[in-house]
Amino acid sequence: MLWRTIRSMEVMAHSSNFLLPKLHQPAKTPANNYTLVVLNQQLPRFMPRLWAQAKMRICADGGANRVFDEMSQMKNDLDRNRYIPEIIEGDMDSIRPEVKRFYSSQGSKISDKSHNQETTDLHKCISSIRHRTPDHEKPNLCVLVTGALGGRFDHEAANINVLYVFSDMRIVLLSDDCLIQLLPKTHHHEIYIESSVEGPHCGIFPIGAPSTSTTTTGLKWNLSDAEMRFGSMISTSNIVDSDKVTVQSDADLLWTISLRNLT
Ligand SMILES: Nc1ncnc2c1ncn2[C@@H]1O[C@H](COP(=O)(O)OP(=O)(O)OP(=O)(O)O)[C@@H](O)[C@H]1O
Ligand SMILES: Cc1ncc(C[n+]2csc(CCO)c2C)c(N)n1
Repeated sequence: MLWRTIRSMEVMAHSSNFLLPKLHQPAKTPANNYTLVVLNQQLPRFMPRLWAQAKMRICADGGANRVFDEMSQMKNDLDRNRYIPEIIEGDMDSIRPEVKRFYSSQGSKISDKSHNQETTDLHKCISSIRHRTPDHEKPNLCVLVTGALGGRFDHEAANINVLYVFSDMRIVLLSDDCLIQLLPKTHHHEIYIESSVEGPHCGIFPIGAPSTSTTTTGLKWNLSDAEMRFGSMISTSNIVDSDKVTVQSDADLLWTISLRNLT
């Protein structure tokens, strides 16, 4: 169950069960309904698991080099043919020519947007996913983005901005250490904690517009009708204290939680 209505505000449920081994995943949840976007940073430890269970895989420009160079080594399987992204999207200024040739020959669709220098490769990927997804599938589609955090700060800021630009989509930015997602103010939120793969450290705060009222349950330091903004109080180094965290706010918030040492 992903959606429910409480006092005229819909409840949006969240879970990181896509990080669980397949055996432990419940059927018919976002765990097995996600598109994977691979950015141009070292692949995370848990990449083989995400790759295997994704409905579709898109490499953002130089992300294709990472799959080419790192994926078969991670799997101890030198056969690159097993890891073919369905799409490679972007301005194509980072993908190496031999990588482009290889994936093209293996059937990947190469979507060359080199004429567009106004948006990032991640933005182009999300835009393309949105166009490809039929309306009735949109509410439950989840997009997992690897390599989104750590590295160059302008890239990180652009990646976080994509959460706001596409605030009606479920997008999760991932690194080896943590995940970030947007909790839109249009909903109440229930976050189901998968304690075998995530936590206990977490943070919740607005970027951009401040919040005059945020209320949470399930945290060690809960907020009660609290004001949060940069330059004043934001909730960082918090700890999850329950299997379920609830959040209500008058502003869009970022939710971030640490990831355990997964493989
Ligand atoms: N160091 C990094 N930190 C965070 N995200 C990154 C980093 N490097 C790349 N990315 C992400 O991967 C995507 C593809 O990377 P790529 O290197 O192909 O981009 P690019 O357009 O060549 O970037 P630029 O020209 O600014 O270096 C970027 O749009 C960005 O989202
Ligand atoms: C105000 C402004 N700042 C920076 C860029 C440059 N830029 C932003 S996204 C992108 C593509 C990267 O793959 C490039 C080159 C711009 N166009 N407009």
